[in-house]
Amino acid sequence: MKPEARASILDLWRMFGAPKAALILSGAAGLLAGGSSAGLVMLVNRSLSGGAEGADSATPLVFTGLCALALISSSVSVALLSRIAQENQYRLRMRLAQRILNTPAHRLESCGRHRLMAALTDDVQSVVAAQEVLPFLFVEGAKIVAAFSYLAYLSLPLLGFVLFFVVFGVLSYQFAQAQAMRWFALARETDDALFRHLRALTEGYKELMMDARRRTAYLEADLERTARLLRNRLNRANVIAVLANNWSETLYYVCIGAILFVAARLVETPQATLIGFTLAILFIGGPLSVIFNGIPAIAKGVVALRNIEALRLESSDNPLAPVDRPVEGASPQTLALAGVTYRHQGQGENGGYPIGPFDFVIRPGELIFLTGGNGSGKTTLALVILGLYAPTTGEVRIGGERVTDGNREAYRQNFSAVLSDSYLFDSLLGYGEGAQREQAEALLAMLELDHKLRIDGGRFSTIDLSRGERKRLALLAACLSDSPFFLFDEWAADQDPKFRDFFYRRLLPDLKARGKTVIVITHDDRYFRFCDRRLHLTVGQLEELQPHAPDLPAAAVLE
Ligand SMILES: Nc1ncnc2c1ncn2[C@@H]1O[C@H](COP(=O)(O)OP(=O)(O)OP(=O)(O)O)[C@@H](O)[C@H]1O
Repeated sequence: MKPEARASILDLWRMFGAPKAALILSGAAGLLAGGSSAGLVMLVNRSLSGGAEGADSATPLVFTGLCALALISSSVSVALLSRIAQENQYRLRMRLAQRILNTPAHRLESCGRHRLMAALTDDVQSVVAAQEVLPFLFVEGAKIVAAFSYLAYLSLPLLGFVLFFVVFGVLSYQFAQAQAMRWFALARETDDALFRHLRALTEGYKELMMDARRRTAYLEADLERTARLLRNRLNRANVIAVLANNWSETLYYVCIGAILFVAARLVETPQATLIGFTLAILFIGGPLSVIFNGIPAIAKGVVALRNIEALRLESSDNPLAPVDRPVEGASPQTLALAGVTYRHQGQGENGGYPIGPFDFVIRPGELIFLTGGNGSGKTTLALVILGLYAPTTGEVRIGGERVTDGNREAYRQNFSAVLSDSYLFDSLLGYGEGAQREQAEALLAMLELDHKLRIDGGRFSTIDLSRGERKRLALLAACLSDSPFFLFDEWAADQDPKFRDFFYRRLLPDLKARGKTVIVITHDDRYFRFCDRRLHLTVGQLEELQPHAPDLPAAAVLE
């Protein structure tokens, strides 16, 4: 995946999310600051080389004016830039979030959560840090151009001498910087692995606390090894970058020495010109070090941008046409799968099997139970039905209309689902007002959660609940959207007998009575008889069984 990533410094500029006008204003203020500092140098040079006569009565006034101008314009430039940086970070993060939500679920799964988190945190920061440096490159570059023009005005032969050092310096610096960039890229790869281990730490701390042997192995073999590798790679990258900077700084002083002690002897040069040259070159030192210090940040930014590219996220500029959920209470339509198969990435090569082909029709208002052993493909089929996975072959049709990449987002809005690994938000997110708020209160009581939490301003007062209670809260959130289709993936697995009974005997019949189509993934064979139809999966192949039929003969289970 990585070789496709080809982002460059130009992309850093293009990706600037903040208004370009503010950036240009900041650049202009920076140029004014640079111009005033260059003016100050010229004034100092004129005063030094002309003695007392070099300065007329207006000179102190002009000097003070230039000082004030330099102070004000550089302050304006920096203040604007810091605002722009914050705005940029905010916009980049929002755009990245939009891109993630526009990207098909299977592609996000293959990226891994740790890489997405690293992109949203580290990479965004690196990109913004690099973008902050960009305007300085122009401003400081302009100062250098102004100083070189001044040098050309003072002496062309000496300028040739300086240019030789500049070309040599830039080439050697470029070489060292390329090495540093290589190590920054390797360090960034290790960063992804570190995020994965840190996730294991935050999510698996209980398992690690319970078993000292496992904990030691995790700390030593996983976390410490990766953290050490990251430290070493970053050290190497930083040392090379610093050496490159020091080298360029040394060359700079060598250049001044060469002019004073070599060139001045080879080329006849008046004292005033030599002073002017030295002052101008000393002046260039400031902008040069800003540029050289900024280059590692740009290198890191480009690496971060390449990382984001490597995730192959969809564009944020081209979100699928914004769609609303169907009108409240819309009735379900016929759902048909024809020749549908689904293959997970790497399936076949790494073992496992694609599921399907599936050919079946679900009629409006049916209560379907999807059953089958572990790993038989129930959740995968459910994700295809929900439109989160696009079929590898075959087609899904709703109300006779084919589901395509263009309308899949609209199709998904027909479903409310509680998945087995569903995420519980701490608020009702768009369902906390009016009738839905009242409905939420009623459901809270019905699910016997009202003594555990309240809903204030559309937000749950707590979600620190037991697993079964969290699932009940997820069910509440799903029921609020009043979609035509409902899908529950092993919802009752975490429930006590009372709520399991409530689910199969009350909630599902209620949804059916309201005309909803309901698909339930379940292992609860005691309740199989409550469905209209039972679709059973065995190793990715589907057959329709009688609701009452047992799964497998007991003897077969024992075998
Ligand atoms: N994200 C994934 N990437 C690659 N393969 C996967 C992925 N998710 C599932 N699989 C493969 O697909 C097979 C079917 O998985 P699925 O989750 O659909 O089974 P299931 O019937 O829902 O199982 P269970 O009853 O245990 O929940 C698994 O055995 C696994 O090999």
